[in-house]
Amino acid sequence: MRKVSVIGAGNVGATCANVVARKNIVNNVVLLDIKEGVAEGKALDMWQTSSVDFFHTRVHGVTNDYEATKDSEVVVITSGLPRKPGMSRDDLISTNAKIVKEVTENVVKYSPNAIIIVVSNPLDVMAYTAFKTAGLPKERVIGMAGILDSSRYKAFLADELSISPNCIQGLLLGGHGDTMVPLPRYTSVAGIPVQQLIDKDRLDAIIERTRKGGGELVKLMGTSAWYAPGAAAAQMVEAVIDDQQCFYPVAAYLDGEYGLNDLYLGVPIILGRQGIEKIIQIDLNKEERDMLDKSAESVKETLETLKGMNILD
Ligand SMILES: NC(=O)C1=CN([C@@H]2O[C@H](COP(=O)(O)OP(=O)(O)OC[C@H]3O[C@@H](n4cnc5c(N)ncnc54)[C@H](O)[C@@H]3O)[C@@H](O)[C@H]2O)C=CC1
Ligand SMILES: O=C([O-])CC(=O)C(=O)O
Repeated sequence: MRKVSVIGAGNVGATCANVVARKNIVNNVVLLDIKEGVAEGKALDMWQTSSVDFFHTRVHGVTNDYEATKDSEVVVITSGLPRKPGMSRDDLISTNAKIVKEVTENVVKYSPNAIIIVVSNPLDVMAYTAFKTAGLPKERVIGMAGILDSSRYKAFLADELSISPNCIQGLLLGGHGDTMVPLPRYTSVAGIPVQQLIDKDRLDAIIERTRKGGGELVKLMGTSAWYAPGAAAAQMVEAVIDDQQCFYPVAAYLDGEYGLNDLYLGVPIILGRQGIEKIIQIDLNKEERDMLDKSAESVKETLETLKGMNILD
């Protein structure tokens, strides 16, 4: 019986569970939350769409019962506060670090062989929190951000060119924050470099909008996004369950790659059954390298805040 669990049955967690169930790739999806009844209710509601949407993955909801998550192949952690207008992702650190630590301890207790996908913010530092807490190999604790950020990038490029986002290949590096590094040199439409199709000024504006893409939605909705984040996390689940061996941008623990150590940062990787099968190191010019270093500095600052909280052993 193949099982995926999603911890946190809020906007992102419920969306992720729903998308995973509809992909029909596992027997069971378990949705867990601390709020009594919420996960049970959402899971039941989802299961009641199975005959409409033609899937058979059984969706179960539980309140804080980690036994139900036992032997999950993949666990997605979405528990924690989302930001409100006026807040940065980093403002969530003190509340979410404690939640992610406690949740990770419970997850590994029941699913010591799982691949863990972290979604909670501030993403790069919450992935680090889960990694240090879980005690699993670095390949098995992965942060979700790059797929979401590049899907926003592609959506904006698609609007600019009046084409489908599906014709676009685009890559981003760096932390999941306003210093993220979209890479026009590694962006193309059916193989045509994007710089041949969009003027520099327009491309710069799209890159800036991508960097602030999460904040744009927080301003509109009063809380953060969930459809694209939930779908992006579900895509990572599918890549692991199906052993896809495909390229994705994710937040990975860096141990010398890109000349950086002991932090999570967005890089391209090959994703498969073992989690991160390989980190891909691409060539960067000076401007791109400077932007990556600036982004790494920003993540390191937040990491220092985390370390100062003394919640990691
Ligand atoms: N990495 C990314 O790209 C993205 C990250 N996020 C982050 O994901 C997180 C969740 O966002 P939303 O789903 O919108 O928030 P939400 O408030 O809708 O849901 C969070 C859920 O976590 C639950 N929770 C809190 N503590 C828990 C615990 N100890 N155990 C189990 N469940 C617990 C809450 O009861 C709530 O149902 C936030 O930190 C948000 O910033 C959101 C979008 C994108
Ligand atoms: O903006 C937020 O707080 C949530 C998030 O990470 C995103 O949507 O990119």
